[in-house]
Amino acid sequence: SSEKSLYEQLGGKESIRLMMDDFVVRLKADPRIGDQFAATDAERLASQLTDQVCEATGGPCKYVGLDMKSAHAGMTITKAHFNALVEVLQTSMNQYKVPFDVQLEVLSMLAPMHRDVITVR
Ligand code: HEM
Repeated sequence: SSEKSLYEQLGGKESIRLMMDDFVVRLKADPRIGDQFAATDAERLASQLTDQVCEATGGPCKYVGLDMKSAHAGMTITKAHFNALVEVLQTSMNQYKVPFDVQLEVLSMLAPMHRDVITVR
């Protein structure tokens, strides 16, 4: 395994931000979940996601947004929606040439959040 933090393997904050910008554009355009992001301020969500990923991967950031349960409460989010979002994230990570092993580490970090994000079971 690498000595580098996951944050460093993602290329640092600027790289994460570029990827999150791409991710939010793709989320809005996705036929499965795009409607749920229709009213979302893309710039703000990308910024929140960047801080969240940066902090969670060991970077020098502090995510100050809502916890995942509060952020998604009141939305209709199914397992299929969650899986669709993960697929879109994989597309963005491929676009930015994130190595597959690093992608798997990011995904395994996000996977447990399904408990707080999925509202319809
Ligand atoms: C691991 C999966 C997910 C993570 C890490 C995540 C993360 C986040 C974060 C950080 C925010 C911003 C909270 C804030 O502004 O304080 C947010 C908001 C939101 N999320 Fe998620 N999310 C996930 C899954 C989903 C899914 C599956 C959907 C629906 C398909 C979804 C829909 C939304 C929407 C609509 C917002 C509100 C954006 C706005 O302010 O307009 N999220 N999410």
